[in-house]
Amino acid sequence: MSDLPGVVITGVSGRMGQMLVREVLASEKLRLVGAIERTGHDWVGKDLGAMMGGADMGVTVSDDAASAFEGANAVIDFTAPAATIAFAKAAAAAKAVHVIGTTGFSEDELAELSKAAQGGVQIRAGNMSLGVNLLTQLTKKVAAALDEDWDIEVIEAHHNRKVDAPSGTALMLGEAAAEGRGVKLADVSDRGRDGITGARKKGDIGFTAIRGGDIVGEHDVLFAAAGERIVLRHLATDRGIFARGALKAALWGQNREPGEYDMLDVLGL
Ligand SMILES: NC(=O)c1ccc[n+]([C@@H]2O[C@H](COP(=O)([O-])OP(=O)(O)OC[C@H]3O[C@@H](n4cnc5c(N)ncnc54)[C@H](O)[C@@H]3O)[C@@H](O)[C@H]2O)c1
Ligand SMILES: O=C(O)C1=N[C@H](C(=O)O)CCC1
Repeated sequence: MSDLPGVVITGVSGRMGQMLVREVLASEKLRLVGAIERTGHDWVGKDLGAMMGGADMGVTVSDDAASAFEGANAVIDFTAPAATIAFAKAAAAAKAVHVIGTTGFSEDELAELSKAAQGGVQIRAGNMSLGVNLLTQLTKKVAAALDEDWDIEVIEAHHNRKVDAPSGTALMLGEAAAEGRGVKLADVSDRGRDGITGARKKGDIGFTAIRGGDIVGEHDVLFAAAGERIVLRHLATDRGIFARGALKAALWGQNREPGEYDMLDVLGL
């Protein structure tokens, strides 16, 4: 039992944090060795089990990431961009695989993550589910087969607590469509239409974000031409799919060379 790779989960009180705790406890391949929350959070200093409404687990929630990561084999991190950058440096220093589910990074923040990955194994994906990662490959293929007479739109829907848009998944799908077309997403991305926008520019890839209720995550890639449409769709109904993908990544990353990896590497897609 104690030979199993030890995992620290950051943001343990969050929607994904609690789901990850449950999945690690149910896993026969990983064990939970630490739990991190932000300084000042109610859960810090308390037993994780009690905070999750059950019996004590013997894992105290901490706000000291550097100490918690020491001796751990992996850190699974679904928090917020600034927190993830700090965790990336601490995980690399501790030689722990850093699995990053956090979304909403700026270009500068992504550059900071790349720097940290020079010293450690980092696996990052805006969506850790098998279905979405497979959908990126299908999107790339369809985009490569169709010309610019087919307008590409990525439409996503999430719960009303989500803070970033477009979603990390929408950006993955947009990147895949752009790659299939042989263009750079930054050159063709069309976000946040409002007012007199003018007609749609041929070749653009558009993004629309819906926020409401408790939607776990829904993504359509729409290919629209004169007289016909193709829609590629992924519907998530259970956050367990993201958590189980993250656990798979934590195991896959053991004994890899330092560097940046994604779920296509983990899943062999
Ligand atoms: N890649 C994927 O498959 C995937 C799936 C779901 C969510 N996400 C992303 O994961 C992130 C979290 O989503 P969520 O719905 O769980 O959000 P959430 O708000 O429920 O949870 C985030 C948690 O992180 C904690 N946190 C913030 N800053 C911290 C810090 N400095 N130190 C420690 N903890 C800190 C918060 O206190 C909170 O508990 C978002 O970026 C979301 O888009 C990714
Ligand atoms: O709930 C969220 O937040 C999600 N974030 C990821 C994204 O931004 O695509 C994955 C789906 C759920």
